[in-house]
Amino acid sequence: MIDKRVKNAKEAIEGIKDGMTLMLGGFGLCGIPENSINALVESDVKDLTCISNNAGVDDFGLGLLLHKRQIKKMISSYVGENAEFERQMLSGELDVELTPQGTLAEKCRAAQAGIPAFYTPAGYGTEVAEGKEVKEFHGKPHILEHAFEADFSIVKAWKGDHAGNLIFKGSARNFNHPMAGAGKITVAEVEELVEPGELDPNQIHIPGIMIQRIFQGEKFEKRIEQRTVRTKE
Ligand SMILES: CC(=O)CC(=O)O
Repeated sequence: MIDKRVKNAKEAIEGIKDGMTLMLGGFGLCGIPENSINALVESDVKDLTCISNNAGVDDFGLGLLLHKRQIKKMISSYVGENAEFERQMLSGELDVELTPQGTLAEKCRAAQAGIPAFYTPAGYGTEVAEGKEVKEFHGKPHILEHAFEADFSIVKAWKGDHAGNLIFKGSARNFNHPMAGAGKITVAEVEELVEPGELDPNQIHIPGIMIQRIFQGEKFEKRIEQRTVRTKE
């Protein structure tokens, strides 16, 4: 049996270098690979392009990498709960590619499935469509979107085994599912790492073949999203 275990988050992110493109699972703060993100913060790697539904909040998740200016570009569908993100974007320090949420998910899933591109009506007639090929299907214009190309995918699961088989829990399945296997190397951080054979095969969401490295996270914070409600003064 192949053993994909690595000791910890530091070992799991080995090989991530300046300028690389990373996919990071999670939806808002739900199911983010927080131990791996903390290891990236400690590694000082910089000029990253991060593909993630969200950009964390100021003191948690990708917000920590933004704070240390380690991210050059964010490709996301949901941002705006992070004051430092807003500041960097408005000052031009951070490049941001806002992507419709379904398109973001499908660009991950296409990469996972080895599909190079697909057509979608989402974004037609907006700046999302600028420079993209348009084709009509059933009388409706669609734009051509390309699968993501990422160096690493980093996902978080509830349980995993030494072979990399994963089970997600509840809504923490979110973007973690389509990102698993979508990057050249996929790292899985899990809440509980078990022996092969312990997981019920009928419950496995991602087969081990999609995963190259797996480890049990040391600490998972229970957080409720910190929404910033802005009022006009
Ligand atoms: C985290 C999110 O992405 C939330 C939303 O889409 O409303």
